[in-house]
Amino acid sequence: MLKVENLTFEVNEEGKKRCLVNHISFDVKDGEMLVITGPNGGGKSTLAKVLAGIEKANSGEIYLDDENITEYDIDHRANAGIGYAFQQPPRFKGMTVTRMLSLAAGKELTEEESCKLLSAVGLCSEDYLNRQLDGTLSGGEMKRIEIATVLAKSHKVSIFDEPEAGIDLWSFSMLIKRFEEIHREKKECLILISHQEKIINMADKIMVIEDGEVKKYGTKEDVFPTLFQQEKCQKCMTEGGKC
Ligand SMILES: Nc1ncnc2c1ncn2[C@@H]1O[C@H](COP(=O)(O)OP(=O)(O)OP(=O)(O)O)[C@@H](O)[C@H]1O
Repeated sequence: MLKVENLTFEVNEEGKKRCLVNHISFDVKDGEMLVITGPNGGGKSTLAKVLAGIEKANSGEIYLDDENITEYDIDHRANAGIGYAFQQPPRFKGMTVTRMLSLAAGKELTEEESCKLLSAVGLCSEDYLNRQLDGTLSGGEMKRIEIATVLAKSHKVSIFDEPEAGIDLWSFSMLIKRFEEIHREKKECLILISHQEKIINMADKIMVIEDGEVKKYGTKEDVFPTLFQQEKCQKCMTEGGKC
């Protein structure tokens, strides 16, 4: 189980403090899927980076099972069981796809194992095994390889930042199937950051983040129906008009 208490992350903008993650608390129980959504620039990716150890929280605590991992760096958190797929995956010139998958898996993968991982994200493995993770790969290809690296190993918590971004419909449906399988197995916690209704609808719990704060957080049954309701303006509420 992942438990987050009062997590805060601030940046300094021209001498002024700006709180990108503002006292956020939540938990994800074993086998649960939490989907984080909300408007662009709300702080979702920043929260994910703080959870993965890429950014360091100013205050708050993060517990993985009973272990306090707040002070752990990115490697230590990965070893503790946190997997993270970037919204915009970094490129590594000179590193082949096969090598990266083996590094992510923490063991030398056979060709068959690598092929299986690439197929799960809709890539024809033969064409990709020896490709370099450089600028010759398209954004969608990079994104799917990045997702495959997180799927290469079982984690206590896997965080995927907008897994749908830039990938084609066919690959998207393969990916949804893989997330459904992981969710059904109930072995790991999944945190998906997404704007996609299909992904949001898979959640056990939904959290909406806006301006660095949690605006809504609860079960899918409670939160999902509220997501697509237009907020009424004050005049409509008091005078019964329509915007
Ligand atoms: N290191 C940083 N320094 C200053 N501002 C930052 C930094 N990282 C992110 N921001 C700003 O913080 C806000 C939140 O960014 P973030 O990427 O977390 O949003 P998001 O909710 O993931 O958005 P999107 O849905 O567009 O991916 C944005 O206004 C962004 O410009």
